Amino acid sequence: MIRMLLRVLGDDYARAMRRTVALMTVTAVVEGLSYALLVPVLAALLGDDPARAVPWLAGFGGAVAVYAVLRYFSDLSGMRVGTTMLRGMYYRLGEHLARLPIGWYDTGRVGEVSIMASRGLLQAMGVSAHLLAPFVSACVTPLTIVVVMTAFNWQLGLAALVAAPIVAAIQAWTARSMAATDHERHTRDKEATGRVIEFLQAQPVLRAGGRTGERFDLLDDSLREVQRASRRTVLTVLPGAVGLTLTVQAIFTALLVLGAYLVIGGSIGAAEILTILVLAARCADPLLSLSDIGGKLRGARSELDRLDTVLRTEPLPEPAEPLLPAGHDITFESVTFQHAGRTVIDDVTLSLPEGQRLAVVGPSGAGKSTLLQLLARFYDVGSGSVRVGGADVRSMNTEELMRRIAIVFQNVYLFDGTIEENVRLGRPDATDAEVRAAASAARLDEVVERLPGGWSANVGEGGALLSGGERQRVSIARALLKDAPIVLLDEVTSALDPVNEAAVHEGIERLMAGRTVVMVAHRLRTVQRADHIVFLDQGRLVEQGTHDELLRRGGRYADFWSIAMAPVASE
Ligand SMILES: Nc1ncnc2c1ncn2[C@@H]1O[C@H](COP(=O)(O)OP(=O)(O)OP(=O)(O)O)[C@@H](O)[C@H]1O
Repeated sequence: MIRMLLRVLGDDYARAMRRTVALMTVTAVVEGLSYALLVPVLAALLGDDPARAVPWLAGFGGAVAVYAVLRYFSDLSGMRVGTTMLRGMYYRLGEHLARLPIGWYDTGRVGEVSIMASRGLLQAMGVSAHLLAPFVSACVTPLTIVVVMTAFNWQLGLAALVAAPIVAAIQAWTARSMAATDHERHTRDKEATGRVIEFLQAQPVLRAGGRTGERFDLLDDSLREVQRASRRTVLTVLPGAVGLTLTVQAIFTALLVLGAYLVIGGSIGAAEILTILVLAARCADPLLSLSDIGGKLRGARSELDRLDTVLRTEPLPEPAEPLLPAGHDITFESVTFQHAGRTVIDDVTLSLPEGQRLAVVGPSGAGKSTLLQLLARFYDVGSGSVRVGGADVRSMNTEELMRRIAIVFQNVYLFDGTIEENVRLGRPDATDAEVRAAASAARLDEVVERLPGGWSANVGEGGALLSGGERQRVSIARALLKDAPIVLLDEVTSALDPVNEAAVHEGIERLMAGRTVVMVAHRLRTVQRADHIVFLDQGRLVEQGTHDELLRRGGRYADFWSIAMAPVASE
């Protein structure tokens, strides 16, 4: 458990953690020894000369005082290490999540990461703050007492020692049976969290469907499953907890019987046996608390396991000796890529000279967005290569690649801050004047004028206080500010009203000027003016050329064009 904790934490915290465990162990030994001093105290009190108990009593008082001081510092150290580790882990997890390939963020991850970042981390890091000290004490204090007990009477000491393997076996057995149910409980938890998020996000759809008062069946089912899984976990732990109580009581009874036998046999005095039994009773409490602490530790361990799995997930490999691209021309060479075992890009070869515009068209699901994502290295290709300026994107430093690419997606995510802060994400070190210039080039100033707080108005979570077109303008301003030589546009002007479309179009034109552009587009005007057009169908590149060439060919693109023109003609 400690080893796993240290691995998850990394080397930075290992020393502090080891020091804390050492301090806790010393504290537990002193606690055991202070109890052991009760033996001579009681022996003297029950013997012929009770006054002989005074120095032992003083020793006992001193030991308790030392224990109290040590306990204070070990608890403090546990708390400190716990809170420092929690902060460190948030950073470590955040940095790692930011480096994981976009492909890792499939369905179910939202729920998993939400649980991990909130409850999981708290539970895992709470080990050192709240669980480690009681756990070390519950194991080390009884062992110290038993060693002292053995020094007084080896038969009774050995009898007490029998408890150790039995208690350990019960703990191990409970841990094993709990691991399976805990995995199921976690899966259900993750699903339920995902459903809660889905329920919140789906409010407009649910209301549009007239389901205002009704319950959301999928969420209800999910919560019922969580309840069932939790009940199963409790039932699994119960035999272990009862078993532990029975074992501790049985051992205590056995000691009592053995003690009585030894007294009757005359090999030990009644006063001694009484004091030893008092000590044995002192062992019982920490041992019994093991079942409770053990349960919590197992829960924390499961969280650590999950954290460890995420932290061990490899980001896309970075090259040992990164290459720099010579220019910004783009080449796809026999690129094949699969999503969940299904080929979505199939042997695509194309090239785009620097400064030109490529339009990718094709039916829904043809793989257009995936092509853009492979260029930005959101995923690595299955086979073939994607090159920028002659350098394979896999042989480039990811930061270097991303510095050269600005992306505008159809769905724009804005952070809950001001418009200015959201635009600045494009280039955090830009001056205020540069941010304002990018914003007005994207015709964002019109939006800002309308907002009550102007530039300092908050856009709400996800940009909820702006319309789709207004959000799009922020995203274009970000890309303009970034001023990258390659621009990727993914269906940017779909689903915009005419006013917003005109504004966005103007921004896009500014963004594309003088840059290498790859765009997924449905709008005819944009496609028509591209230098090169590729038509994708089921991941295969079925046609390519200029607009005029493809129309003359009378193939798939010509069909697409005539269908796209139809509504315009009928207006
Ligand atoms: N994360 C994913 N996991 C599994 N399959 C995926 C994933 N993302 C996309 N796909 C599948 O890959 C195929 C290509 O998707 P892509 O989004 O590239 O198509 P597209 O041509 O851009 O479609 P559209 O025009 O509808 O946006 C689709 O069949 C889609 O279902």
